[in-house]
Amino acid sequence: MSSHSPLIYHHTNTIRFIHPPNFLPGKTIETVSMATLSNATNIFWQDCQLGKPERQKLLNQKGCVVWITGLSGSGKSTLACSLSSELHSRGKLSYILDGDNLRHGLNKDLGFKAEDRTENIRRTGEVAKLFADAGLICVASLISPYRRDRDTCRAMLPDSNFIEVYMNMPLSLCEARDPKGLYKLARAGKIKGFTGIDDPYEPPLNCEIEIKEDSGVCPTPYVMAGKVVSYLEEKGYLEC
Ligand SMILES: Nc1ncnc2c1ncn2[C@@H]1O[C@H](COP(=O)(O)OS(=O)(=O)O)[C@@H](OP(=O)(O)O)[C@H]1O
Ligand SMILES: Nc1ncnc2c1ncn2[C@@H]1O[C@H](COP(=O)(O)OP(=O)(O)O)[C@@H](O)[C@H]1O
Repeated sequence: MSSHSPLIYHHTNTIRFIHPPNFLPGKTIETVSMATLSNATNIFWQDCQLGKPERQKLLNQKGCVVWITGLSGSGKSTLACSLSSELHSRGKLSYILDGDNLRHGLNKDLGFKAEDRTENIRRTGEVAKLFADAGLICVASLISPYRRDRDTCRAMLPDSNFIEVYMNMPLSLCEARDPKGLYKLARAGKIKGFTGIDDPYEPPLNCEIEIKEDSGVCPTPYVMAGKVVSYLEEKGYLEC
């Protein structure tokens, strides 16, 4: 077997595999449940000489994923747009994966029950990983309520290229904003399983960035974006 072939074999209820692009000789990764197993056999990783380093050099930035999580109405999309604009003005290429928008296409077959949300996050994580591999700063903005699902996405990325941003806004603020009227419907029992009302949200335990109110005041979109940009700058993502 060549060093570029994925080595996949079953091991009780988990698989072990050696798989590019994080490939290191002898590196073995334990993965999660059977649900993540591929149904396809006889598949091989196809490599190309032109890789992420060359694309990053071209763009003078480092590909990564900025993953924004929080309740509906917490300001995820607002931050994503503001961040993307700020990066654009600095000549940095980003792309937003917004939960609401993805549910109009790629994830249109998914609802809001737990396994659908998990699949929604898994697919988005895979797409985000591709964008990061393309050299872009991928901004994913989804409620992503379950810690384990977010951690699974983090584990998909090499090094520490997953930057988790927690929109730590009180439910009362999100509910008062209610731009789509969904909290009102959820309180009236017209939407079942609404995050924060009758469906859980698990806050991150170790996120890279937390956005929260300061003395009861929410930072402006510009300030929120500035916090993320400063982080990216400090960690060297905005140069190559
Ligand atoms: N039951 C329920 N719970 C939460 N949210 C709901 C629900 N039904 C519809 N919506 C709308 O869907 C948007 C969230 O989609 P996501 O893909 O980000 O959700 S998740 O990550 O899979 O939990 C969310 O958008 P945001 O308000 O931007 O978060 C809502 O507009
Ligand atoms: N920093 C902020 N300051 C004031 N209003 C905000 C801020 N962030 C978001 N909003 C407002 O709150 C509402 C919800 O924001 P949105 O970005 O759509 O949240 P989410 O994507 O998490 O559902 C919108 O009406 C938006 O204009």
